[in-house]
Amino acid sequence: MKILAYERIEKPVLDALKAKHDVRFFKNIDTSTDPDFLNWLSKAEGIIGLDLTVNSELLDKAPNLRIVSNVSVGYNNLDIAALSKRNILATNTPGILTDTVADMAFGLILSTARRIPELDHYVKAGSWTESLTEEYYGTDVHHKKLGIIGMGRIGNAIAKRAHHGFDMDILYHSRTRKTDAEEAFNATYCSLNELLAKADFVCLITPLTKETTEMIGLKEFQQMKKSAIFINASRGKTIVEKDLIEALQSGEILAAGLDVFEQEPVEPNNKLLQMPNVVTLPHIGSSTRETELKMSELAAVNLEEGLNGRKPPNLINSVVWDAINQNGY
Ligand SMILES: NC(=O)c1ccc[n+]([C@@H]2O[C@H](COP(=O)([O-])OP(=O)(O)OC[C@H]3O[C@@H](n4cnc5c(N)ncnc54)[C@H](O)[C@@H]3O)[C@@H](O)[C@H]2O)c1
Repeated sequence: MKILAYERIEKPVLDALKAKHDVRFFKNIDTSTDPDFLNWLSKAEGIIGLDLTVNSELLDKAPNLRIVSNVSVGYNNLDIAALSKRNILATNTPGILTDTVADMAFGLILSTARRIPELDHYVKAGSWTESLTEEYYGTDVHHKKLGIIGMGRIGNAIAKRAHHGFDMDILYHSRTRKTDAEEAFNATYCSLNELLAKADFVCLITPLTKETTEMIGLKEFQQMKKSAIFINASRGKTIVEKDLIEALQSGEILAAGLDVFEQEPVEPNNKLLQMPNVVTLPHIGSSTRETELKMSELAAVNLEEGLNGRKPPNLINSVVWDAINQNGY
């Protein structure tokens, strides 16, 4: 079968797919003009990859497509309505990256609060020549209030670390109440306004949807404590980035830890990159060697299952499955 593979997919998985199928791998190309890509797209039955924007325009050029297998849990790059309209299956890779992303989010909490990257530079620059004064002190993490916006799989894993490892009080805001998290981590459900006003750390880990786009802007930053540390591990567009810059510049909040940006890769002149109280990562939440491999493997299973007429384990648009089973491909 003809497969279009798009960055990012791990090499052993790509090689295994190539052994079974007719696969072309694309990276760093303009997907609206590259002739090889467009030619392959016109024949492909399956797409596997991470960063490809799949919308109606692209689907118009893919008449044979039956499945799009995303190598990530977030699928804001896929227009699910457009895929479903054409009876094309869409899959993602939930679960296997949960602990890895939660570790990273906690890394951002610790490194912003304890100013680890900033002080690392200080030591390596040879500036540590005398006993330190309070201008270099950090903020405690343990026994503080952690506010989690989006208490899903990753939100729960962050709460687990915070509750059991750091004796933190957990507040959360989510679309629905999560009584499991309340029982397991003594978490308290509250409105977004209450969470913003009370949390010492505000951690955003929702999917990017119409409802969550720009959900945190200047008004929300102004509601936070002046000592609050804001962590974004979700997607860059869940916040208004210029408002975050303003909030940090005017002292509305203390610091921020960011794995995601409005534009990725981040522009070198982005003001956030000049701020010592901002810890940045290159959208690397799930990117450990182990987890990236597992994600590619799971995405390949989803792809194979779909192409072979079996229900993929991580199907997003089950309406397509129902339609296929009623009418056939
Ligand atoms: N930084 C990274 O590298 C990285 C890696 C993996 C996932 N993510 C992001 O994390 C997201 C969450 O992943 P997950 O596996 O925990 O997903 P999940 O579906 O298990 O959890 C998402 C939670 O967000 C809540 N939510 C959705 N819309 C909301 C809203 N408007 N207001 C409040 N809460 C809302 C849902 O109720 C759910 O509890 C992904 O969609 C992705 O965007 C980032």
